[in-house]
Amino acid sequence: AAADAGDPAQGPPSPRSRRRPDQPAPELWTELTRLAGCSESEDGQAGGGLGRPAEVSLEEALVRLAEFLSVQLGPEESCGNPPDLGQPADAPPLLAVTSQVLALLAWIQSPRGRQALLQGTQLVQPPSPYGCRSGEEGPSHFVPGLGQQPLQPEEDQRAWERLEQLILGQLEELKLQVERQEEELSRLRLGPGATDSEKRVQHLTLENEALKQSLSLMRDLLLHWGPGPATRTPQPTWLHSLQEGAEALVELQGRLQEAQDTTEALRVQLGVQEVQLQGLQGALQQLQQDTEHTCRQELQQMHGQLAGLRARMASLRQGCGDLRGLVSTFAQSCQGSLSEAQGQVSWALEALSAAEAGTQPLDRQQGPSAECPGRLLELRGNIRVLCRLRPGIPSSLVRTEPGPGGTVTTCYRGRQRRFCLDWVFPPDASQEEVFRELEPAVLSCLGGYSVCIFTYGQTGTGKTYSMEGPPEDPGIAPRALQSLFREMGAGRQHGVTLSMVEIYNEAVRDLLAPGPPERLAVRQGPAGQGGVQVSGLTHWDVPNLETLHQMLSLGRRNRATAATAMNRHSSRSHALVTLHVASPPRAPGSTGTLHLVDLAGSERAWKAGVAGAQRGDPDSAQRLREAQTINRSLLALGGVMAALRAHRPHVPFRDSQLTRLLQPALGPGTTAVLLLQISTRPEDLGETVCSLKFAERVGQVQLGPARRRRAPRSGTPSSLSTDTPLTGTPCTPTPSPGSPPSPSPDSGSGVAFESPQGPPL
Ligand SMILES: Nc1ncnc2c1ncn2[C@@H]1O[C@H](COP(=O)(O)OP(=O)(O)OP(=O)(O)O)[C@@H](O)[C@H]1O
Repeated sequence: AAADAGDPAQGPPSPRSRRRPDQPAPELWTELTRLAGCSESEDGQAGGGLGRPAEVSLEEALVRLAEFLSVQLGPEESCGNPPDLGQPADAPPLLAVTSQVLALLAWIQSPRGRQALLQGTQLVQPPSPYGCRSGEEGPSHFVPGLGQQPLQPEEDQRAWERLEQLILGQLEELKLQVERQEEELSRLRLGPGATDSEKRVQHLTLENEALKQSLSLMRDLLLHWGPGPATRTPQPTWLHSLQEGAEALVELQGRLQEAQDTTEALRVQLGVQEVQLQGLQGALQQLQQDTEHTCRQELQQMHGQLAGLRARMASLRQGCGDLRGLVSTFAQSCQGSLSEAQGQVSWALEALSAAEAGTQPLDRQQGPSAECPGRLLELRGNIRVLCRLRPGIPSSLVRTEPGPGGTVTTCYRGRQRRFCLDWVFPPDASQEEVFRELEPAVLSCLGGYSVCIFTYGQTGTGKTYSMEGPPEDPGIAPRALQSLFREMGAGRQHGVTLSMVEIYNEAVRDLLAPGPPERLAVRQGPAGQGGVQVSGLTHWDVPNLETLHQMLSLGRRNRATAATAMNRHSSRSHALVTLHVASPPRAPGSTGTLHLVDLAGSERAWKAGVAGAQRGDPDSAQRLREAQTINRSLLALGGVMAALRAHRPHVPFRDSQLTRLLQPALGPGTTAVLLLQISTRPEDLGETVCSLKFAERVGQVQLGPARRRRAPRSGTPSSLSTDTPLTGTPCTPTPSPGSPPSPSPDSGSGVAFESPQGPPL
């Protein structure tokens, strides 16, 4: 304002030099103060304390004030409604000042006003700036001569003074009001949160200025380009609408913010729920996998149980069939026994009557037959397991309950195991006691049964001792032959044939062959006939017991033995003695078979001298090879027993020469007795347990009901089979006592005999 005022030639300020709406209020107040100072210093003193002379004329000052007020109040307030100067207390001071200044400005700018100013004291009534104020409505004190007669100079002078005082008072009041506002603003600035409040005030001020500028611009545009004053929207309505719009915008922004906050919160919640969902899905998958695994395992277990039940059912069916057969056999036996008893009674009556009549008694062979042991065997079961303990130092690791149905309890590796057997012989049991239990089975061959007695056990446990025994205390074989011959009687008419082989290193050798033992070929018998054929095997007719003993001694001498670490006279081979007993021609034709098998002992390789074999000792290497072969054949025997026990359709008899030759002795309808020899020595405990396990498995084998072997009606003396035709040529050599048996003429031409289930060894 000072710069503008310093250039008197400049005239009224152009719109370009106007103050900007965003000019700070303190500067405006400075200008206003300066103007007020100009008005007060009519005597030409400097205003506003700046020390400069007031060079601004009253007209210029009023114009600037009008501009200032126009900016501060807006056009509508400055010129829309002229203030009522008659009620200055009710109207805002700024408006009152504005109204009067504008009216004065309009009068001054008019030609009459200029003329009056030039004349100094001549006052002309100024026109109403709005042209609507009548003389009655207008303030009489402001323009005294308006619409009336010209006023007197004194009156004009008073009116001017009054007007001047009024304007100055109102300016003073305005100044005070602005000062109060400044104080309030300062207070706000110094108060708590002043910074925020100041920022807020500045922000609001700027906003207000911007809004006013926008409003002014809009108004100008409407004035220039709008339809005209008649259609112009009143500015307060614009401002009001703008404020409403701003409020609505703020409200909408608030809602938008709330919605965004809510969306963010929901997004966070969604993230948490997604994490929880993933965890639950993982747990669900784990649960599904566990359940599936468990179900699969249970299904497998159930499949296993089902298979076990099926096998058990098949076994029960088989057992049921066997039982039916047994019952049927028992009924037949009872019937046979009854008829036999009837025959015996009638024979006894006949004999009695003949004795009374003085005639010769009947032949002994016509008397009661020795079939009772066979029937007893049928009732007992066709496979039995007996156990005999070798004498030695008693051990707490092997405890026994001897006698029928006895048990052996072992304590091996901290585990106790109890084995149930048909009979347990204590270490001090005699040969006589052992044979007494076997005698019924031995004698049953006289009734046409096939009986097999074999000893099994670890090497050195007494198998050969039990089977053969020393001359002063004979074992099972000599006693069996003696018992048989005693049973047959002195005038026997049974045909007794003997053969004896050994299996040494899987080679079958004839122990009764006239020359050196040769390896014999073993072949499968003709299809449908079963059994095997042993080419070149000699069979010897045995006329009496003495010859039989000589032949047994001969065969025993021919058997391979050797001294081992475990046994000084260890049998290195399996020995099989086969006795065929054909019934006398006058009795019902039947042929019994007795197999006496002395198995080689199972042994651990290291005990048999494996260390020596490693050192290169040929004998030790031979013993090691023998031991390996023996163990392999015994293993094959275990496989055969397992297959028989499980009723498998295929029984691996061909796995070894031993099982091939034992096939007839272990076929259906045969009777078998296993004599298990065990040791009580602690160092033998492992093999003792193995032997007992094997015996336990054998005890579970079912060979079916024992059957008698009937000889064919048109059979020859050597037709030992009753079920299948024989092959080969019979031989009936009779070795002279004290001399080695001479081979039969046909023995070299592939003589082979075949029992109902295989070769009569
Ligand atoms: N009950 C017994 N009474 C007396 N001596 C016995 C008895 N059992 C075995 N012996 C003795 O034990 C030793 C070995 O016996 P034996 O030769 O019969 O054993 P093994 O089982 O046949 O051995 P391997 O399998 O090696 O032929 C022999 O000297 C034998 O006299």
